[in-house]
Amino acid sequence: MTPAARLAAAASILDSMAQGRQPAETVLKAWGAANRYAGSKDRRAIADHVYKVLRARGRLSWIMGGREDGRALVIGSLHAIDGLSLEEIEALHSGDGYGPRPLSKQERSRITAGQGEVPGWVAAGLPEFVVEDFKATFGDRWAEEAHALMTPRAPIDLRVNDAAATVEEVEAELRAAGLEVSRTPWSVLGLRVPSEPPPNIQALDGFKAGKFEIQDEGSQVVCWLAGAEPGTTVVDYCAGGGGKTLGLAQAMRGQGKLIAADVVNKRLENIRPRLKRAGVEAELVLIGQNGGGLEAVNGQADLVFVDAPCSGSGTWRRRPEDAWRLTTEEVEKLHALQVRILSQATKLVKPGGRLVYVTCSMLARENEASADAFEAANPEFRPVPVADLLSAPQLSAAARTKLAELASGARLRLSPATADTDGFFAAVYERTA
Ligand SMILES: C[S@@+](CC[C@H](N)C(=O)[O-])C[C@H]1O[C@@H](n2cnc3c(N)ncnc32)[C@H](O)[C@@H]1O
Repeated sequence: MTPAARLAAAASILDSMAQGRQPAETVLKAWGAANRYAGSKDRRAIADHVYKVLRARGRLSWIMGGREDGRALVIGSLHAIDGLSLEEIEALHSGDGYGPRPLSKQERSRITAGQGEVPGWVAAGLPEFVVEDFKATFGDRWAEEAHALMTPRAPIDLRVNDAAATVEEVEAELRAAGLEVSRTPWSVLGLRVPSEPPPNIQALDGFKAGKFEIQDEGSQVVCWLAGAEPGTTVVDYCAGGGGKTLGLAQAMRGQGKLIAADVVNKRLENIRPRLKRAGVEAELVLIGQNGGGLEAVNGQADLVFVDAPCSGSGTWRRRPEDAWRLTTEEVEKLHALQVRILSQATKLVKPGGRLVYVTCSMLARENEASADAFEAANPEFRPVPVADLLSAPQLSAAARTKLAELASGARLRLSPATADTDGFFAAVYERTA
C-alpha cells in the first residue's frame, strides 16, 4: 500500500470506530481480515496511525475546528504530531489511486491557521470533565498524571503462578522466546515485557501450562493487599474475566473456599479455562443485579473483594479510544452502581471479616466519592489503614515503602505516573459488628 492509501485506511477505521464501542484492536483486526491485500507492515503502520490519533483526539479535533471524522483527525495528526508541512500533507492527498482526496479550502486553512491558545484539557488529550476531576484530585500534578495515562506503549506484566513455577523459570522461558524481560518492582511474582513488538504470550508453553498469566502489576498489588489467607472463605464479588480471582486463589494457596460471582454468565464461563490452566478451583456463581444467589454465604465470608464496574479510565494508556466514549452521565451511573454493589456485598462479610473496594478508575467520582458514600451509610465497616495491609509475602520490600508513601490513610491510588502501573484505587474495610 502507498503511504497515502494507508492514511485513507486509518481514516476509515477511525470512522468505523466512532460508530460503535468496539475496542480499537478489534476494529483493526476486522479491517485486516476484510482487506487481505494489506501486508503486515501496512497493518502495523495503519494501527500506529490510528493509535497516534486516538491518544491526541481532543487536540486534533480542536485543530480541525471541532471536526471529529477520521479524515480530519488524520490530517490534523500529520500536521500537529508528524510535523508535516502543508505541501507534504497535500502531496499525500492527491486523490491518486487509493489515497485520500485533495484538501478542501477549509482543511488547508486549518493547517495554516496554527493552533492558537490551546485550553489545558485539549493539550492533555482528555475530555474536559476528566481534566476537571484530575485537577481536583492531583492539584498541580494533574498534567503529569494525564500525560502518563495517555502515553503509548505500556508494557505487559505477567503474574507467575508460584504453585506451578518459579519466577526464575518463567523468566528463562521468556528470554528463550526472545523477549526482553525484567522484574516488576512491587509484586515479587511480577515480570514485565515490552509491548512492542507485540509478544504472543498465549502461544508460550508456560502460559498454556498455567505457569503465568497476563496481569498488570497494579492489579496484582491490589490482590496482595486484600490479604486473602489459606483456609478462609473469599468471595470475588465482581469476578468478570477472573483476573483477580486467580490472584486471590494464589494467595489462598488452594486452601479454603473461593467463590467467583458476577451478573454476566459469559464472563464467569471465561474464568473456567483460566482456573483449569492455573490448577485452582473456585465456585462460579451467577448472581442477580440485586445480589441474589449468594444467600448461603451471608455473614460467612472472611473476605469479599469488590472489583466494581467502572470507567476503566486507569487503563486508557492501553485503550485510549475509551477516553472519548466516556460521558459524565455514565460516570454518575457507575458511581451509583458502585455504591449499590458495595452495600449488597456487605451482607456476606462476617464480623471481623474484610470488604475490599477496588476500581481501575482514575476518577474521584468513582473512587473517593464512592468510598465516602459507602462509609457514610455503613459505619460498622472500619477503614483499615493501608500501612496495616503491607505484610503480604507477595509484596516486595520496596512496595511496602512505596505503597505507604502513596497511601492516603485507608485509601490507595496507583497510577501510570506514580507507580508505572495502570490506574487503580483500593480501600479495605473491616466489619466491626
Ligand atoms: C471491573 S470488572 C471485573 C474485572 C475482574 N475482577 C478481573 O479482574 O478480571 C466488573 C465486573 O462487575 C460485574 N458487575 C456488574 N454489575 C454487577 C452487580 N450488580 N453485581 C456483581 N457484579 C456486577 C460486571 O459484569 C463485570 O464483570
